[in-house]
Amino acid sequence: MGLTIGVLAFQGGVIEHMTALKKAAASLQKNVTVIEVRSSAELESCDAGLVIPGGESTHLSRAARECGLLEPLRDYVKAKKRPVWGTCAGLIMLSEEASAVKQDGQELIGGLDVRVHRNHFGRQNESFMTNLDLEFLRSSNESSSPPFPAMFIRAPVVDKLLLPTTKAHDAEATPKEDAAVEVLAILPGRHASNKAAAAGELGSVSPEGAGDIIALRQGKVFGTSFHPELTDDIRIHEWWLQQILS
Ligand SMILES: NC(=O)CC[C@H](N)C(=O)O
Repeated sequence: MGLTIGVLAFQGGVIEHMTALKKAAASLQKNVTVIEVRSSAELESCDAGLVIPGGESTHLSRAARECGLLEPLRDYVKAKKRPVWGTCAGLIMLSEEASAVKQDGQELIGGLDVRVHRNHFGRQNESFMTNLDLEFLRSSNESSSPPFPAMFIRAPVVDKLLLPTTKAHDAEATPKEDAAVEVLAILPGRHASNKAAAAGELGSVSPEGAGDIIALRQGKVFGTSFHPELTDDIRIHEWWLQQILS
């Protein structure tokens, strides 16, 4: 019997994530079934992991609440500690705190001990694509990896860590248990609205000029600010499958 991976299917890049996951599984010769998740029974069947796509986090939150899925999602991430990957709005949902939220606030799933800043780069028409050299995609003998085309659409960044951090690939700092946040990628040179850092707030990690955190992991919870499912490059999907299936 193969394993099952779900994609939360209220809105956003659901089909795109499912297609990329299937391609990645085929290229790794892994036997996985990829399903859409809209109910707690479907969520329960996802023994290997769940993807929460981008879209609009306020809508995702409301839809999850209305379908009675918010508590099961929290249980899946925090109590059962199953692997989860959130992209963009999905990253917002997986954060413990969010800033620049709507007046009435929004309910989050949590799991990542960070605060995200919503719509960090501005509006839809300020969306952009940039090439990233993602260290976590490199194999041990590579000093750089082929550029990854990263699409940022009303994207959030992590502007505050609520717990101490470790640096990815730093053996000394590798967390002994699932508690530490690992920063996996920083977008260089964009820092203007990082008020937490400018104010020298405890736990903030992007001092002026150091860039913004756009990919991170804490235990089995992985988040990216950008949208790997919207490009043809499936390396991050492959990497995630390798993490969760090994
Ligand atoms: N592309 C996206 O997922 C955008 C996220 C959106 N800014 C939100 O708050 O949910």
